[in-house]
Amino acid sequence: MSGLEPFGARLRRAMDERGPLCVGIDPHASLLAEWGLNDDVAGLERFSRTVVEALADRVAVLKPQSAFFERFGSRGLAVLETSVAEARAAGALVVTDAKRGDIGSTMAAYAESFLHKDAPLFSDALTVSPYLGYGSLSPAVALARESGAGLFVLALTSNPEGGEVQHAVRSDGRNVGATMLAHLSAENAGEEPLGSFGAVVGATLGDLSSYDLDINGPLLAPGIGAQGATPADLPGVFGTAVRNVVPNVSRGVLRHGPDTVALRDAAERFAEEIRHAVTSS
Ligand SMILES: O=C(O)c1cc(=O)[nH]c(=O)n1[C@@H]1O[C@H](COP(=O)(O)O)[C@@H](O)[C@H]1O
Repeated sequence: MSGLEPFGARLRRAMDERGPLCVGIDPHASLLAEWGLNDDVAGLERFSRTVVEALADRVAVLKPQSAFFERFGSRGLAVLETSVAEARAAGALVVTDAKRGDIGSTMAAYAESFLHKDAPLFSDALTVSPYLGYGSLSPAVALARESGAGLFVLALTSNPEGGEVQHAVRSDGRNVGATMLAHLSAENAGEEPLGSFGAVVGATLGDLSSYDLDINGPLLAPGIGAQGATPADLPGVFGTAVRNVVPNVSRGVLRHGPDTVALRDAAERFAEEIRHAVTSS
């Protein structure tokens, strides 16, 4: 299978050209209502299309959250499929946020669903959970390498409950989250300009200087906006690794819809604040 240029290289270029902001496509029922849309497939489709039309030609990354599409069954998945394809066609990289993770043989099927270049839901990258053991993700790593896609592996998540798993200390004295970062560092070794295997690290987590965030791969940082973190927090959380951070904002941008100009302005305000925070750090 001849693949695309590796995700890490494509992402680095997109971040350089467009800035690093990732906007989530999270069609919450409450947002559909705020936008004057029905909580049905037509509302979902209108919402998703509006975000793609407003932002896919200007932000580096769009991240549709699969749960909000799966909620509507097969017709919701069809909307996800169209949204992924249209966003990619308009120039955004698409990270499908499905947080998949299973035993290796089943993980191979999840990988086929999102990371095979001919799959209807092919995405530039996929969020995955390593909590069945990092090695269970091997089929996804292998297929991503083949097709030029990437992964974002949950390492230190933005939610307060994550610590009970991710901060647990192993027999070697290292905690679980740090272990995931070390696996990713090994995955990305020697890759230039950036590896394709990223970590999810919440922007809400405060000082992370006790972790080695220098994984030579992207750090997807959700938590800005609705969860309380701000762009100004990024340098304090990520230190020198801030140059590899892809900050995600979902509701913080989406609540400005359905007006296209208002959505663009909101994304631009976050992008500007991020630029300022990163360059002055
Ligand atoms: O993988 C993710 O994207 C993710 C990981 C994490 O630790 N925390 C987190 O909030 N997310 C996702 O990022 C988005 C955050 O949305 P807002 O809080 O509305 O900006 C949601 O789609 C979450 O599922």
